[in-house]
Amino acid sequence: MLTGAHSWGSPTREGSTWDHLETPQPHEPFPPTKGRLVGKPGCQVPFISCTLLRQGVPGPPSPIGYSTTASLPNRALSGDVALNIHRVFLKALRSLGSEEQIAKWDPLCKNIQIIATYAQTELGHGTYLQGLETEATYDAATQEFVIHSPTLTATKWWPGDLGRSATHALVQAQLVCSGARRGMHAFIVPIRSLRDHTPLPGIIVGDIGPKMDFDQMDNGFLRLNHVRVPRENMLSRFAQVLPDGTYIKLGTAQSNYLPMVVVRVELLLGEVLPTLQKACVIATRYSVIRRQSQLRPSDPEAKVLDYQTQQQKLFPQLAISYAFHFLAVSLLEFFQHAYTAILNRDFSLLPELHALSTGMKAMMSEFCTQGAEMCRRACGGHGYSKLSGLPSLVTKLSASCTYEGENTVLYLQVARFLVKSYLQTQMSPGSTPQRSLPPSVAYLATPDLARCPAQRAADFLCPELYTTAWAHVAARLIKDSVHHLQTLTQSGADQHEAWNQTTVIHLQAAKAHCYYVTVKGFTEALEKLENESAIQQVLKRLCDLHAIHGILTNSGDFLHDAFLSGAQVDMARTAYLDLLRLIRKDAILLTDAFDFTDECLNSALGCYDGNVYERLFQWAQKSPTNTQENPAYEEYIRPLLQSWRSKL
Ligand SMILES: CCCCCCCCCCCCC/C=C/C(=O)SCCNC(=O)CCNC(=O)[C@H](O)C(C)(C)COP(=O)(O)OP(=O)(O)OC[C@H]1O[C@@H](n2cnc3c(N)ncnc32)[C@H](O)[C@@H]1OP(=O)(O)O
Ligand SMILES: Cc1cc2nc3c(=O)[nH]c(=O)nc-3n(C[C@H](O)[C@H](O)[C@H](O)COP(=O)(O)OP(=O)(O)OC[C@H]3O[C@@H](n4cnc5c(N)ncnc54)[C@H](O)[C@@H]3O)c2cc1C
Repeated sequence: MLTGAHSWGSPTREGSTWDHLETPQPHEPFPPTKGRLVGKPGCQVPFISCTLLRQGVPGPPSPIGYSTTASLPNRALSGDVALNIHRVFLKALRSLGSEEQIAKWDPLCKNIQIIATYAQTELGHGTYLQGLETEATYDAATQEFVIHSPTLTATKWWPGDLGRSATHALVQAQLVCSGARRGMHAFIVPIRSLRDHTPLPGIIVGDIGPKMDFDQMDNGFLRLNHVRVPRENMLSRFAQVLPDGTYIKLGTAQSNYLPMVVVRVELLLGEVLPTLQKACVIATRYSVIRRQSQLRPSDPEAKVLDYQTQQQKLFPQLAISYAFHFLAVSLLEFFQHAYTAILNRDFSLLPELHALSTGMKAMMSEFCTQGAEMCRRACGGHGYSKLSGLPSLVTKLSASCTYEGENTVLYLQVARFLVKSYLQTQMSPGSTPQRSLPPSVAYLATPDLARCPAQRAADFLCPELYTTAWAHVAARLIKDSVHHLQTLTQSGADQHEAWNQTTVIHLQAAKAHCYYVTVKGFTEALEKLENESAIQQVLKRLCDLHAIHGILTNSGDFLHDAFLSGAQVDMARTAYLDLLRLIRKDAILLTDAFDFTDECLNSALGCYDGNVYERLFQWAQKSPTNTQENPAYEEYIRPLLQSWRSKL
């Protein structure tokens, strides 16, 4: 059992032990924020900053716009989207703008002299960027671009802050110059007056209406009717239009997609992962407070976290949130290196960065959404109350499966990269050195085990064994997807139809590859920890659980070619169930380690002092329904009761 002082935001306690929740403390009621169940300014997006990780794991480099607990963020990084204005715009400006353009527009944003949004998606197209219809036609006579929405479906639709707030938009449009269409390029377009905030001439703008969540964000629509902007307003790091209309290409066909890569990486760290971590904290804390039924008839009611099935619900979510944390750290390091090169027009690392960022965005948003929903369900009825803070986390996370690239589409981008990498190993079988493959797919060139060597349950607690198992399954599924694709093309199907007819198989391979990447990332992070230290032992249990949970959940893929036998799957399950028991002892410490303040969690179930029932009851009193006269009584209830009484 581990103990450790917690650098806990509020209240700070020294020397508290992991069981601080087992004996609830007296507390002051914590009134809910007005109508919001997400963190207010100052809600830190934490790295795991408790003693658990102060030893050994290198602190992550601070990425663009991401702040660790070491420095108070100048805005809420999780949840309060109102303070996230410009974020996507600034990533795009810094990725696509020339130094001069960045020097001009960046300070205007930072000083809130303008409010800028990123307007790419249209009513008719979000995924298929080549299908975007907004046009930017260069007029050499005036050295201006004419930005126009030619059709209804060309209407920009969804950009955040566009509905009522933004004064400028970075409009992604199909560039037309020197008589040729040049693909998607970025243009800064003023859309509202800086004097009185009214829409400028040629601009029709408004809010797209109610959404599943993010009610506080004004996602908007924008139609442009031949709006003119100066030549200098086309972001020109990777392409230029000269005064006479000559087009100078400085990047690749996908250079202007770079902002999406940047935001996907930053989003994983800043928004998606902490949201699952919060759900884990709330559900785990509640599960040691909530007592329900008995383990033995003579016992007092048991803490629900002592039920194996409750551990089975929560601990895989906890384990994957740690796996994603360590993966995000390593992805970030790779991102910083690749991004610097790309800004200097060295695109050699972009394909792997694109594959990693799309795969991790898709997997993390998918698993975090599923995980937060599992945490909500694990809290029974109170988990369905908005006062738990959980429903809001779930509905916000579910949006992340769509924005910044719809997950299926992104997984298929990974699949495309895997097919190309596999074919590279087949061009000269046996002689493709590992080093010539991108590191994330090096396993495609390593000798493959035909059978798992595990002889007993404990063998599944070996990182090398389960990492190899995952590499085997991913490689097999990738090979299988290529085989099916080639069988169709060789039978006469055209390549696009063959691709479409095998996308389900490609999707499965891409997901297995992504899971392998998370397992490998976690084991590599463990190797950096002081060996056999208490912290390493605790985190290794989570790593083991993450890897084995994936094996058991996808056991068919491991049994398919007899890589695992049925008996070995039983061994894996034995190891897994024992891990649940062992992790139970450290569960509170592992969730405290995320270091969220009560304010950030904003949950009656997840507060540090564990006084759940008092908070639920007190917070409920503050519900508007209880603080206003009942409008229904006079108009409906009283007449109804009177009519019934008159009949008695
Ligand atoms: C969790 C919540 C908590 C609280 C939250 C609080 C705040 C959050 C608020 C919300 C903020 C959200 C903001 C959202 C913003 C947006 O959504 S912006 C819009 C995002 N839109 C997209 O992502 C569009 C997705 N579509 C695409 O990227 C492309 O259309 C495509 C699917 C990739 C296809 O592109 P296409 O040009 O048709 O290319 P292909 O033929 O598929 O591939 C050609 C080659 O190009 C390579 N490639 C593709 N994309 C990229 C890229 N981005 N970077 C580099 N390379 C790329 C591709 O791999 C191919 O390469 P080869 O195989 O070598 O040919
Ligand atoms: C909360 C929120 C905030 C947003 N903020 C912004 C913003 O600030 N700026 C902005 O520009 N956009 C924004 N968006 C828009 C978002 O980027 C798009 O909705 C997203 O890219 C998905 O595109 P789509 O809506 O066209 O979905 P579609 O692509 O139409 O998806 C519909 C279905 O079609 C499938 N599909 C599509 N193409 C393929 C394919 N090639 N192969 C297989 N299946 C396919 C998808 O998998 C999906 O199941 C936001 C969206 C949301 C929900």
